[in-house]
Amino acid sequence: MHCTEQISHDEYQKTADWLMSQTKHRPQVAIICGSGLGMLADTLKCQDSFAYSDIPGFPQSTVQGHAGRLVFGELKGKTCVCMQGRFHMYEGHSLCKTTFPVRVFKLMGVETLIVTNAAGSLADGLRPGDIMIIKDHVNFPGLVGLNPLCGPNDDKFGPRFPAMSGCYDKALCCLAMEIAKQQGVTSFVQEGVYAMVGGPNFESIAEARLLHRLGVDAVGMSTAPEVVVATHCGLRVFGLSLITNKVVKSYDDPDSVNHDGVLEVGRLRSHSVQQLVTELISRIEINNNTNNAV
Ligand SMILES: O=P(O)(O)O[C@H]1O[C@H](CO)[C@@H](O)[C@H]1O
Ligand code: HPA
Repeated sequence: MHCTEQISHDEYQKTADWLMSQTKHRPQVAIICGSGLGMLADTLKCQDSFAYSDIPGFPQSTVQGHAGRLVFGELKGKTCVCMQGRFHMYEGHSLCKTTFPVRVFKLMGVETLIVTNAAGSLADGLRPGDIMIIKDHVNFPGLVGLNPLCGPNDDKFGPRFPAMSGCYDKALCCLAMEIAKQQGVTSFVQEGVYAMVGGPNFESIAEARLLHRLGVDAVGMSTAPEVVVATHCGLRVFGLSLITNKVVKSYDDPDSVNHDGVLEVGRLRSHSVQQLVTELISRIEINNNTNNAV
């Protein structure tokens, strides 16, 4: 399923054209909200909002905590588009469907993508409620060929063999750390490596131990495909994980993770995540690249 579905350039363009006919906003920054982080859209002014079910070509959100709405608006002098709800491979979407909006955003003229997610921590120094700025990822599905770029390459978006060595923009990571310092929140903001697993089950203890030994700091079931597609088409990417739970690594630990707990931590930390992202957006430099025809 994952490698066979192909979406033509025209289909991405059709969705981009439809959205541009429905809103006057021309977004420079796109934000993908992770589980329980949909409130990131609340800060946008002069909103135009669309249910995914009304947008031609858009998949539907099926996961609790992902509202399924695309919100356009202004934030601190920047025009933004915010996905209140992302698509996951485990929902049954093909990988090109899970990443469909990213290419649509590129065609609309977006230059920077901010990805957020809820994740479980493997690193001992990362606690629930911490914010991890993603410095790199391990795309486990991608390593075994479950990659949204599989299939014929669309040269209009990017090259056949894109590099991923700089996929999380270093300057934006530094800027976020600087903002965390200025906001006095460095006690719960740090950098780390995110790993994507397929889900939908949470990790077994043996899997958690394996990920830990491999040097993974936090684990989730999303983000990497979006970042791969964004990097392929030349978007600048910033990512953050909200640590919502510790991944159980000991057979003696009676703790057990569940999705309601994940969403609850999102609610508790929403203000801090919002403040960090808002300030980052206000300080992002935009090239005003009007070439949105790719
Ligand atoms: O990655 P996001 O969408 O934030 O969601 C995370 O939270 C859900 C599990 O609670 C999974 O979907 C996992 O990937
Ligand atoms: O512990 C986790 N594992 C995988 N995905 C997750 N999303 C939130 N927490 C987790």
